[in-house]
Amino acid sequence: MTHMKLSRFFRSFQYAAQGIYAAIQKEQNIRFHLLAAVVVVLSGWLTGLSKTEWLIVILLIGGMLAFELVNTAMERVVDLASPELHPLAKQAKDMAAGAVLVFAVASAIIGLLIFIPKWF
Ligand SMILES: Nc1ncnc2c1ncn2[C@@H]1O[C@H](COP(=O)(O)OP(=O)(O)OP(=O)(O)O)[C@@H](O)[C@H]1O
Repeated sequence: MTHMKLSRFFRSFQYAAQGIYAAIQKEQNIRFHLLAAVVVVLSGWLTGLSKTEWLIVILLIGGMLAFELVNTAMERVVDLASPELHPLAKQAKDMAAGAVLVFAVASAIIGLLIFIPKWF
């Protein structure tokens, strides 16, 4: 990789980090998901998970945080494109929120399926 390409790669990385930082600062939902992630990782550590179970848990935590970031980005774009109330703006925001909810429910079910047999 040439010097130019490498610095562009690191700049993109920096922009992504800025996006994550802004989301954490401004969105309570993201902070809640981060807290939930810490609780799940600590529980997994105390409970003792297999390698495969950790892979699933990490995938679900990463997917959840990524989904929440995409949802936040969608909200920003909708607010920018449609500051006034519009039925399509509502649909876009509500569908993105629905996507987060679907993944959260699936993650919670999978999490319970992994943890509950180990606790009882
Ligand atoms: N521009 C818009 N046009 C129509 N409906 C909207 C618009 N913006 C938000 N809504 C709807 O209003 C409800 C609340 O939206 P949301 O949770 O995004 O809060 P908000 O009004 O944008 O405030 P905040 O920025 O504090 O989250 C949702 O059903 C959402 O779809």
